Amino acid sequence: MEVVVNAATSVDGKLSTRERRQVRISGEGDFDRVDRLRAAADAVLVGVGTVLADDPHLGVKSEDRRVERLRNGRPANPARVVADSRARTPPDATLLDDDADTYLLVSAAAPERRRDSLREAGATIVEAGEDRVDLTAALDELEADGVARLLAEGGGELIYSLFDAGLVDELSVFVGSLVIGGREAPTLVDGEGFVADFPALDLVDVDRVDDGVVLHYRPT
Ligand SMILES: NC(=O)c1ccc[n+]([C@@H]2O[C@H](COP(=O)([O-])OP(=O)(O)OC[C@H]3O[C@@H](n4cnc5c(N)ncnc54)[C@H](OP(=O)(O)O)[C@@H]3O)[C@@H](O)[C@H]2O)c1
Ligand SMILES: Nc1nc(=O)c(N)c(NC[C@H](O)[C@H](O)[C@H](O)COP(=O)(O)O)[nH]1
Repeated sequence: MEVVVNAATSVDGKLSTRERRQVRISGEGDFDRVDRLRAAADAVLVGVGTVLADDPHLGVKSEDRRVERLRNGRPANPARVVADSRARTPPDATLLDDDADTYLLVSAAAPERRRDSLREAGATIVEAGEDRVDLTAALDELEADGVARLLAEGGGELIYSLFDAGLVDELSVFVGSLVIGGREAPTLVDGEGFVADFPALDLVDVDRVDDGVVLHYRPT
């Protein structure tokens, strides 16, 4: 499986505010680039923190791109995937609508009754890990289900775990020309953080988009 991570940060590396309120960092050009990434993916992954903060849809916005996917025998929209150890995703979350399949990656700690209500809401439950989702095992199950290209759109806790598990094949970051600040504000890579053996990246390309730049990396 090819795992592509994409996110947008402020100049100071923040994903959103200290209140975790969604900030529109990308402009039209960059959101269109993200839409292309979604259209090229079999599934789009976020952490439950992003679902609770943003209630995202994660579908392909461009009708032309959806038609193109259908013409190629693919579903109009990529599947949505949430890393959600305890099944905290609300059953009325937008990404549980009928526009695409939705997988919930849970751990053994996820209560049965929550799993049931999310299954009723249309989710496919994938269990991997005891207390927290084991991303390597969960992604293996998704791959067995036909997911060859996965786009991960954050947030910082999830992106840290993807790097920590050595699962990242590509990283693209839109850096917008604004400052968010705040020691509590989420950043591109949060989690425990690395104190040594820092994941090294090759800067393969830089593009000016909207009022910012897109940095394209591949792990060395
Ligand atoms: N600017 C952007 O591009 C962008 C993109 C995405 C999000 N955001 C912003 O970022 C914020 C959300 O980021 P976040 O870091 O708080 O949340 P997140 O990374 O979206 O979700 C983190 C949660 O995922 C669950 N999870 C399950 N398995 C995991 C694993 N193996 N590793 C890590 N997490 C796992 C954990 O909750 P459980 O243990 O309960 O499962 C964890 O608390 C929001 O403010 C959102 O607006 C911005
Ligand atoms: N590329 C990007 N630029 C931003 O300025 C921003 N705030 C996000 N945030 C990512 C987060 O995952 C959002 O929740 C989804 O971008 C919402 O996706 P929908 O439009 O609901 O499909 N992503």
